[in-house]
This record gives sequence, structure tokens and C-alpha cells, in this order.
Amino acid sequence: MDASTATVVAETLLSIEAVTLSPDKPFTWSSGLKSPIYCDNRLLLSYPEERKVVYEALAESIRSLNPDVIAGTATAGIPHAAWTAELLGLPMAYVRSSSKGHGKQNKIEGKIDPGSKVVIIEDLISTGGSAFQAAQAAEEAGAEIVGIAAIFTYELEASQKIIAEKPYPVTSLTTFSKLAKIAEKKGEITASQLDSLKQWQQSPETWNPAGERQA
Ligand SMILES: O=P(O)(O)OC[C@H]1O[C@H](OP(=O)(O)OP(=O)(O)O)[C@H](O)[C@@H]1O
Ligand SMILES: O=C(O)c1cc(=O)[nH]c(=O)[nH]1
Repeated sequence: MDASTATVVAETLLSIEAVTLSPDKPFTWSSGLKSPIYCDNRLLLSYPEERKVVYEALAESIRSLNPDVIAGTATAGIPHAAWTAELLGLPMAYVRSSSKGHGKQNKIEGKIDPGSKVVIIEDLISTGGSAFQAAQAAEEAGAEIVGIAAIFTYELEASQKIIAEKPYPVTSLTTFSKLAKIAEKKGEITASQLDSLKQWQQSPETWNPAGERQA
């Protein structure tokens, strides 16, 4: 992503207070990892001007991939995919984390035809598990994944390894390092908080929250 988009999107997320720090009472992520930071991009839904900035950037970031369908990850990726698809005038679908237990038992809702070129839209990439399982489900339905696009990535080693193996581009509008640097510059976090966040980000699996003993 170009530097100005990464800056604008990071500033946008900070401006709507999408980012919360809680080093003493860590968040538990969907992967089970403990984290001193949580980025809630779902809050974009409530801010029409800010979401326009982000969805226009998402649309521009994938336009050249010439997708046939924009597919969101359930649940947080769904509205982002919907608005991006709207801007590009393209069909939209979404991928559940597991198949429905009733009705048509679908994992994919909306149409993804075999042979269609699909971009997966993800809210954010932590380990990448959610985005890649959605991509796999679309591939199993016969789609060709031409890219995954997220609003934000933590740039964790685990996700970077999987991304490097993929034949398609996996991009994020902004990153943990960009956002943390801007937050420090704006005085929203201290230099020592920035250092702690960087330490956590290097090794979230072994991170030991202040005052909390590991079993
Ligand atoms: O990269 P990963 O390790 O997979 O983590 C990121 C995923 O986790 C969050 O979803 P969550 O499970 O909280 O569900 P939601 O989308 O229904 O809010 C987030 O919205 C991403 O989809
Ligand atoms: O990995 C997650 O579950 C996760 C992290 C985060 O910062 N925000 C979020 O919505 N989910």
C-alpha cells in the first residue's frame, strides 16, 4: 500500500477510536492469542465520512485485480465487502466461518460461480486464519482467488509466513507499525507503551502481560 493511504487510514481508525489499549487486562483474540491491543474496525459502520475514505481506498486497492465478485468474511468483513462492491459496481457474497446447521447449510452466501475471480475482503488480519479459510472455501466452490484485501494487519510472523506462500496478493490498507507510530506522534501512546507494543508484536505467543505470571 502506498505510504499516504496507510497514513490516512491509520489516522482515520485512530480518529474514530477504533483502537483500544489494555495491557493490564489483555484482550483474547479469535485465535486465542492474548493481546494488549484491539482494533475494532466494525466502528467504521457508524461514521459515514470516515468509512467513505476507507472503502474508496479498499476499492482502489483491488480495482486492477479485475474481480468478478467481492466476498466478505463473516461477520466483520461483510459490511466492508458490501460497500466496496457497491463502489466497484460488482456482485458481492460472503463466507461463513462454518456452514449453517439448518436451511440450505451454506458456507457461502450469495453467488460465487466456478471459474469466477474473487477478492476476499477481510476486516483485519491477525493470524490470517479467518481470511485464508474464507479463500479456501471459495476455492473449493471453484473460484479463482485473485487477492485478499484487509483494512488493517498486525504483521504477525504467523500471517506473514502464510502470505508469502500464496500465489495471489494479500494486502492491507494500513499496518500495526504505521498505526502505532502515528499514535505515539500524536501523543495517544507514550514511547514506553510503543516499546511494549513492539515487544508484544514480535512474539505474541510468548508475551507475558505485566504482573501476570505464565503457568
Ligand atoms: O486473522 P485472524 O487470526 O483470523 O483474526 C482476525 C479475524 O478475527 C476477527 O473476527 P472475529 O472472530 O472476532 O469475528 P467477527 O468477524 O464475527 O467479529 C476479525 O474480524 C477477523 O475476521
Ligand atoms: O484477532 C482478533 O480476533 C481481533 C483482533 C483485533 O484487534 N480486532 C478484532 O476485531 N479481532
